[in-house]
Amino acid sequence: MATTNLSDYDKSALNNAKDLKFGIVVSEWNSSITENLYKGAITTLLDNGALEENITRLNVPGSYELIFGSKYLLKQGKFDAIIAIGCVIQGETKHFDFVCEAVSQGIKDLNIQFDIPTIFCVLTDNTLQQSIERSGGKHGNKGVECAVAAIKMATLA
Ligand SMILES: Nc1c(NC[C@H](O)[C@H](O)[C@H](O)CO)[nH]c(=O)[nH]c1=O
Ligand SMILES: CC(=O)[C@@H](O)COP(=O)(O)O
Repeated sequence: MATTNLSDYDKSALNNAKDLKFGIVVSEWNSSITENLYKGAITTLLDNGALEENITRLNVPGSYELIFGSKYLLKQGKFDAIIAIGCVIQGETKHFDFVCEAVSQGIKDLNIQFDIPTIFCVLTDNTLQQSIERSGGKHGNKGVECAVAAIKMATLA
């Protein structure tokens, strides 16, 4: 079943994020999409009590570099959750498959290697239109979904 609405969540079920620190790694590839994902994420974090001074942004060239960028922040040991934001869109070749596989496996590995959660906020779409629809369009904003996941994972106990 296709994505319904990525922006829907129950705010009453979330802990307040006022004491939490977040790192957000943002890919510069498809920046028109990743900037909208970032806006969705930071708006949701702030709406749930996070303080602007407790949110650190790090830009990386592409989604493949989200792994290294997330590890760079994780090793600082000062964040409660990391959100890795990217948008990979199918081109003419198999490169899409390799980038998507590498990023999903790499971020999975970070969640094993570190005790701080890294949230997979990466669109892996067939077309730009699909990405538009999932970054503030008819299917909502994956950045919202992932900010909610970050708050939940940062307050698991
Ligand atoms: N085609 C897309 C890329 N490709 C670039 C890679 O992510 C990487 O930066 C490069 O291979 C150098 O290591 N990245 C995206 O985020 N989205 C794409 O659609
Ligand atoms: C995901 C990619 O790397 C892809 O967009 C690059 O396009 P192409 O496969 O046409 O080289």
